[in-house]
Amino acid sequence: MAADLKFSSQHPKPASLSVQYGTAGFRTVAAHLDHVMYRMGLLAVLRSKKTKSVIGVMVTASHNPEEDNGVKLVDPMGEMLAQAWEVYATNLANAEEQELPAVLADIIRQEAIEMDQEAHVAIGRDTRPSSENLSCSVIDGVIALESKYHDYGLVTTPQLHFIICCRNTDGRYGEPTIQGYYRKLATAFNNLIDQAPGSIGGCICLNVDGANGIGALKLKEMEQHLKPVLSVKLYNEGFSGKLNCQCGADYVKVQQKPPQGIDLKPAERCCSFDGDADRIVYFYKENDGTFHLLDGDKIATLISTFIKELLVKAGLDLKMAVVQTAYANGSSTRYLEDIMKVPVYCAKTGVKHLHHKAQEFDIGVYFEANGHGTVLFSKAAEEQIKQLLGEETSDDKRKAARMLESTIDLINQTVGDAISDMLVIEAILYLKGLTVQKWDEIYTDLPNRQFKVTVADRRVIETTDAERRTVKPPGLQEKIDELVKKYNMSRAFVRPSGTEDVVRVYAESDTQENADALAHEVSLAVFHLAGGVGDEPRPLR
Ligand SMILES: CC(=O)N[C@H]1[C@@H](OP(=O)(O)O)O[C@H](CO)[C@@H](O)[C@@H]1O
Ligand SMILES: [Mg+2]
Repeated sequence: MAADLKFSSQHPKPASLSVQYGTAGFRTVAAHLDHVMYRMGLLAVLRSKKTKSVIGVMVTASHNPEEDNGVKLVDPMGEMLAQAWEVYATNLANAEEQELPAVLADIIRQEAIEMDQEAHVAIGRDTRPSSENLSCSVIDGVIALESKYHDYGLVTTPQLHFIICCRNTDGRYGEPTIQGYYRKLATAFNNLIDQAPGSIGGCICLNVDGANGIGALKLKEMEQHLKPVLSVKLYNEGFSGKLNCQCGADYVKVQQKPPQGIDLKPAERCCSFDGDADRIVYFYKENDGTFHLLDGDKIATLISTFIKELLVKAGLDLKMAVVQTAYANGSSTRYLEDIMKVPVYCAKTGVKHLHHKAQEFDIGVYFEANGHGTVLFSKAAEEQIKQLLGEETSDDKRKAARMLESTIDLINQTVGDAISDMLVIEAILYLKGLTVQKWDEIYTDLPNRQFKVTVADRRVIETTDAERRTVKPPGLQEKIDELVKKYNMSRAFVRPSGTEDVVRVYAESDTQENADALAHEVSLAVFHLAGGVGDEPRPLR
């Protein structure tokens, strides 16, 4: 097939460059990605023919530095690309140019793709300077296989996921446009706010750190659709600052400090988006300047508490669960299980793992500690809620069902979405009359620390039990167990990163000093037992 692939020679692969479709697609310096983009255009066409659906291609490197870029494919219901296809993506990206037709033919044969089937590809991009050209390369790939495409231009990652889902469900999920996204979410938000008790009034003031990226742009567009009760002050809008530089959700979470460019006053509520607006974290500072972070775990707790209360009020017996990763703070897990009596599951790091687990429940709330997450409602759950609205029932039950209905509409169920999550959180705080401090007090985080250790080959570490224990190299888990025993209320684990060439170390304990010391001791164990390179890890203090 296609012995002379159109445009292929215009998108040459740099010699000896090898890339891998990782946790979040391909991600590396933008200058190395042109051929990958073209080839992902080709792959999106094949995936579209195979699934007989519109497939998305998003050009972004999320929270990475501005110089990087990346690409991820979006499957028919707005989910991440099926894992079985990741290997095709990697093979295509790494093929030498003359091998390309054969690699394509191989995928077509293995997947029994009917090449006369029509294909549609939807393309979106973030605000990086390199994104426009790279998205043109994706388009070249789509055209090379004579397929249709729609370029949605500048969009947040979750907006593209939303559009894909709308297009493949004939508009049942919403109108497949950016305006359709604004209208659906804004209507739901405004309806929820209208349910507030009469005693609640006033204005919601929120400072938003846009990470100098696409989220700032899109939130501004959306504002006119929202009730004026929400007053947003945007910082790091991208006019002068660099994308993700000293700002954004990842910076705030990892550094545990406020972003630059925001004038943080005590007790004021703030949130940070990441570079493609699929993650969000909240924060504030006390009068004495102490910084408080409300991460994905706090968000999951707030949202699941709210939904659970509504289910009780509506008299609905639906099975709700929360899905976290090993990075979830131990206090959050304890609070959810012991106080809220909500079952909690631990999935491997990476949204696709959490998403799949969450699909097993009537209502599955999933969040990574770093602020990426959403809520999934099963068809049965949505139907039961709708049915209740059609029945003769008490006013209280009807009101709860109506609020659940609006909550479902406000949540972007396809993927974590900073704008949607922000509106859900703001509506809940408003309806419950909660300040950010009160929300923060629901439970107290255990002090924790994350370190990175560089080793010669991070694949020597193999894990089990949702990455909470290592099975290789020999002796490492025994050493970690021994170290953990030395500290009160402590926990530690290590795993090879899926996006960086490092081993990540996580530790939590009763005090910050102990968390830091434990993380350091575990880092040393990794360094000595898993082939550390460079200098030995040094203690923080
Ligand atoms: C500890 C941590 O935050 N890990 C992140 C990071 O994965 P690693 O495999 O840990 O590099 O990037 C992933 C993609 O963005 C995200 O899903 C995940 O939560
Ligand atoms: Mg992101």
